Amino acid sequence: MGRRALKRIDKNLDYGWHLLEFEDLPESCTSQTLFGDDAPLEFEIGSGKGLFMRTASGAQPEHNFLGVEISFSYARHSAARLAQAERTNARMLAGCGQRLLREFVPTDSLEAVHVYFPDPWWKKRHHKRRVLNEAFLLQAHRTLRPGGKLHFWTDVQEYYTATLELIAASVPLDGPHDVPATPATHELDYRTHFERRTRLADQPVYRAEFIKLRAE
Ligand SMILES: C[S@@+](CC[C@H](N)C(=O)[O-])C[C@H]1O[C@@H](n2cnc3c(N)ncnc32)[C@H](O)[C@@H]1O
Repeated sequence: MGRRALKRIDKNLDYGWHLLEFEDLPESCTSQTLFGDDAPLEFEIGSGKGLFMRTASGAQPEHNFLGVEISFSYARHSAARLAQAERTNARMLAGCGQRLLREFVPTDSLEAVHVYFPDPWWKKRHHKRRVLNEAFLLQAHRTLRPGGKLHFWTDVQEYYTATLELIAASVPLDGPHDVPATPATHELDYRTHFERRTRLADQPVYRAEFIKLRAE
C-alpha cells in the first residue's frame, strides 16, 4: 500500500515498554503476563499508524490492548504514540498477528479481536495471503472468550462478502451484526486512519461485528 513517511520519533521518548517483539513475549499472553492485572484483553491485528490503539486505550482505561503490526516501523511509530500518551494499558507487538494467536494465546481468553481495513490482496491467486483466512478465523474463534467479539471493517466489498461467507462456513460465530457509522466530530474521530481516508473520499465502509457463542 502507498505509505507516507512517518513522523520522526522524539529521541528522548522512552517507548521500550510499549514495543514488544516475539522474543520478548511470555509463553502465554494474557492481561496478567503482559500488563500485570486481570482486565479484559483486546487485540488489534494490523494496527497501521495506531489510531485505534490510542483512541480505544484512552476511552477504555479499564481494558488492556495489544496492537500487532507486521511492519516494524509502523509498530514502533504506534508504540511511540502510546508512550507519548502515557498509556499503561496498551502495547504494540512488531510481528505477525496470525502467529501471535496461533502460538501465544490461551483458549477462551480474549475480550475482542479487531481487524480494520486489512490489506486486500486484490488478485484471486493472492487471496490466500489475506489476514482473514480460515486458519486465522479458527484461531480468533478459539482465543475469544464466550461472548467475546470479532470486529471487521473494510472498504473492499468483495473482501467483506468473501469473509462473511467464510465465517458462516467455518466458525460458529453469531453475526454479522451491523455497526452503524457515527458522524465524525473532530479531525481524528475515526476508528482508524484508513476509515478516515475512505470516508473523506466518500467511499463506503463495510462494518461487521461477530460474537462467540456461549457454551450451552
Ligand atoms: C491497509 S493497512 C490498515 C491499517 C489500519 N488497520 C487502518 O485501518 O488504518 C493493513 C495493515 O496490516 C498490517 N499487516 C498485514 N499483515 C499483517 C499480519 N499478518 N500481522 C500484523 N499486521 C499485518 C500491514 O502492515 C498494514 O499496516
